[in-house]
Amino acid sequence: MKKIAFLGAGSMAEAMISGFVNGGLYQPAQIGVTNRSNTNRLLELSKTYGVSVTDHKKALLDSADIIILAMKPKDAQEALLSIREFIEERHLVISVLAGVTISSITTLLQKDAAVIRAMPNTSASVRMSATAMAVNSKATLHHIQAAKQIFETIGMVTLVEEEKLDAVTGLSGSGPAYIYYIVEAMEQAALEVGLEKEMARNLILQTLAGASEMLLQTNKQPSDLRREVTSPGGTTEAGIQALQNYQLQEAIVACVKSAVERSKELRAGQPAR
Ligand SMILES: NC(=O)C1=CN([C@@H]2O[C@H](COP(=O)(O)OP(=O)(O)OC[C@H]3O[C@@H](n4cnc5c(N)ncnc54)[C@H](O)[C@@H]3O)[C@@H](O)[C@H]2O)C=CC1
Ligand SMILES: O=C(O)[C@@H]1CCC=N1
Repeated sequence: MKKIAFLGAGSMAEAMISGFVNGGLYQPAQIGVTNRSNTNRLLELSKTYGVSVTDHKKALLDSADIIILAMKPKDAQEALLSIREFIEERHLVISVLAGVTISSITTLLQKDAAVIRAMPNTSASVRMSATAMAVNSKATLHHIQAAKQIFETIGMVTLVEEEKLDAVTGLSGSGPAYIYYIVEAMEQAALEVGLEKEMARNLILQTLAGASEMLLQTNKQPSDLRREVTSPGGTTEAGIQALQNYQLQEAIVACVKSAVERSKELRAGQPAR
């Protein structure tokens, strides 16, 4: 069984670790984690998931077959320079960094390494990530299958051309946050119309899960499903009208486009807007 080394121990690394360990395909002993300097965070991950943690990058990489880059894009340069002398022919490097291209990774590593650039999302934690990945010419069929297996453990995965990954990042990489934002708004609305918080939350979450299942199971278009809810002159029509007045669809298109642009900016190392 392959061993996986995480460089970076933040939200995305934890979501993947949680999905791997709880999915049962990887034993905690197969997973090693390091970060920049936060020892408490490493101990927390070790305690929660049983993974091995270290601040010794060479030892971590020596024992690993697959290296997952999971630091912020702005920290990629420092991180890659700190590991380049430990990268060997047998290593497969998987990056989940938004915006950072495969060629910039191999350039910084100064190695013709097998690199797979992936964009998962934090639903990896419950093994429901939507992941897209792109590969370089050094990645063999064996590497691609290994990466596919990794991401299938934590959800679904699709192979794309690398140039599509900024779009994927803006859509499904950041996507969970958009949905959470809508849930926050629905919770606020529930309070304002006099519903008790806990009960409202249960109603909202079941509504969300039910709508998602309807989309998956019926194969109908979202617009058709929406029409089925919308009785002429009824409550839904009144609600949707308010959303149209606030131009929600346009707002969501702008939201995704803005995230896609930011992904491109991250590549150029531009600071936060
Ligand atoms: N959070 C998300 O929903 C998603 C994040 N990503 C990508 O995952 C990456 C990590 O994001 P988060 O986990 O949210 O960030 P985070 O800020 O929670 O974690 C970053 C981690 O990288 C570590 N780090 C920094 N410099 C390092 C170095 N030189 N060597 C080793 N570790 C180092 C930090 O100590 C920290 O543990 C980003 O590149 C992001 O674009 C991708 C998909 C979704
Ligand atoms: O916000 C970000 O930059 C990362 C990439 C996709 C989701 N979170």
